[in-house]
Amino acid sequence: VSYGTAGFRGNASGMEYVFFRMGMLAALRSKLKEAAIGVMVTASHNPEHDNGVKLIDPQGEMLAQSWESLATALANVTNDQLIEQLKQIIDSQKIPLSNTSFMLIHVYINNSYKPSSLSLSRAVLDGASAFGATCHDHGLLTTPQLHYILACYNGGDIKVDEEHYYQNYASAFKALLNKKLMNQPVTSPVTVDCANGVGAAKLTKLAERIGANIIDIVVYNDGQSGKLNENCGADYVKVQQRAPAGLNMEPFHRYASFDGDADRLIYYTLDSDCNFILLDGDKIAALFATYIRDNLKKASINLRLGIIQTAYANGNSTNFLINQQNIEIACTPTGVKYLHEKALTFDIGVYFEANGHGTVTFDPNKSAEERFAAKKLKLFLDIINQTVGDAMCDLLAVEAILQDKNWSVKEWYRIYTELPNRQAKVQVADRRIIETGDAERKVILPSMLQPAIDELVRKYPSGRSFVRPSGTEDVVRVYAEANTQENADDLAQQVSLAVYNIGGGVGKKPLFKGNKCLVN
Ligand SMILES: CC(=O)N[C@H]1[C@@H](OP(=O)(O)O)O[C@H](CO)[C@@H](O)[C@@H]1O
Ligand SMILES: [Mg+2]
Repeated sequence: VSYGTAGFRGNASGMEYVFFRMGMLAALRSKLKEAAIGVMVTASHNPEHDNGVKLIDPQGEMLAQSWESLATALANVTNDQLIEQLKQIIDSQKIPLSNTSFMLIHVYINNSYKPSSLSLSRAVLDGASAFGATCHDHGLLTTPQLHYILACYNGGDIKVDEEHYYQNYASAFKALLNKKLMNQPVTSPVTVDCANGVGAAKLTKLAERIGANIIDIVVYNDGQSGKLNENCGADYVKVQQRAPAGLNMEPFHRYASFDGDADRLIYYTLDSDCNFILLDGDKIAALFATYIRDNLKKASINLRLGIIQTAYANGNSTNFLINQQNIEIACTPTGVKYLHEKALTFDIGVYFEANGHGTVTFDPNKSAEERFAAKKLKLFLDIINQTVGDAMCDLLAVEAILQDKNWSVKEWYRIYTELPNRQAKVQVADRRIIETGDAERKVILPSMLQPAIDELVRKYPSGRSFVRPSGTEDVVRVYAEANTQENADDLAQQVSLAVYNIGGGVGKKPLFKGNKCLVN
C-alpha cells in the first residue's frame, strides 16, 4: 500500500492496521510540529466499499510530501518490525517524544452508508492514544470543514467548531452579494447532487444560516435512499458527461454535484436542444480568475495572478486563459498537493483540477494595503476556504459571481467551448512500470509508449492524449481530446490499446462499442 494522490485508499476490509498506524504517525507529527494534526477518514469519490485515510498538516494543508514516504514505510512493515520502524522515524525526524500531541479527527460514520468508517476511525484513535495523544473527535464533517477547523484551531481559536464554519461563510457570502441585484439569478434555485454523502446535511445547514430568501438550494441525493457515489456525484458526472441517475433537468437551470466528502464541485445544465453542458473545474477556475483579474484592474492593483491546471485541463480552457485573457498558467502533476504548492508561488493563485477540486490562495506576505485595496476582492477571498478545495465555499463563490455579473449559466458556459474529450481506464499487471514526466504529459517508460501515442495523436485534428498510473486505483488512466466526440472516443480507444499492448495489459482488451467506452 502507498500514500497515494490523497492518502491511503482501498477496499475497507483488512485496512484497520493502516488506520491504526496512521493514528500513530499523526501523533508523532503533532509532537514534531507542536500543533494539532488532522486525520480524515474518507474515500472521497470512491465506491462505498472503499475507505481511506489522509493526514492534514497544522495550517490545514496536505501532509508534507517528505512525510508521505514515512507513512508508506510505516504502513508496509510487519507487526514485528513496527517498533523498529517507529524508532527510525523518531530518530530520523528528531521527534521530541516528551512533547504533547493533539489531533483533530473526523469520524465518518455517515449513518449507514459507510459502515466501515466507525471501526476504522477507532483504529486511528487507538494508534494515536498509544503515543498518548489527546484526540478531539469532531464527528461527521466534510473534508474541507476539517481542514478549516484545524487551521482555526492551530491559529489560536481552540473553541472553533462546525457552527463557526457556517457563520463565517454565510456572512461572507451575504457581504459579497450585490445588494442592488438581490433578486437576480442567485435567487433562482441551484439543485445540488450531494452524492449521497456527508455534504447533503452540511449544505442544508449552510443554506439555513444564509437564509432561504437569499439563496435557494435544492439538495438532491441526500443519502436517504441511494448509495454513496453510485451513479451520482461530481466524479460520475464529469467522467460520464451525464447527469446523476434520476435527475430531471430543465434547460438553463443550474445544477451542481459534490463528491462524497464534498471537496469537489462541478456545475452542469441543458441547452435549449437539451444537450448536456458541463461546467467543470476548468470553467470554475476561468470564472474565478477573470473575476479576480477584473477586480484587480478596477482597483489598479498590480498583483501576479496565476492559474494552476493539470494535464486533464481541457485544451480550450488553456487556450482561452492564455490567448484571450492573458492570464499566466502553470501545469503540475495530478493531486491537489502539487497544485496548492504551485499556487502559493503566485500573489494570487487559482487552482482547479478539471474534476472540480480547487480553491484560491492569497500570499499572506502581501501587505494589508495590497490585500484589501479592492473591497470586492477582499470580500471574495472571505468566501474562499484557502486551506483546500471546498465544494460548499466554491458553490457560494460561483453563485455570488454570477449574481454580481448578472449572468445566467448560459453566459458562463459560453466563455469558451470545450474540446470533446474522453477518459478511460486500462488494467495492467503492474501500473508502476509506467513513468511519466513533463507534469504527466509525457510517458518516459516504457520507452515505446510515448512514440506510439504521438503517432496516434497526429491522426486527429486538435488531438491530445496522455496516460498515467492512477494514485487512487489500480489502473492506468487514459485521457484524449479532439475536434469531435467521435474522434476523442476513437483516440482514447487507440491509446488504451497501446497501453494494453505495450504496458502489460491484463484481462479483456479495452474496447469501445460505438461511442460507449467499455473500459470505464
Ligand atoms: C483524473 C482524476 O480526476 N484523478 C483524481 C484521482 O486521482 P488519480 O491519481 O487519478 O486516481 O483522485 C485524486 C484524489 O481525489 C484527485 O486529486 C485526482 O484529480
Ligand atoms: Mg473528495
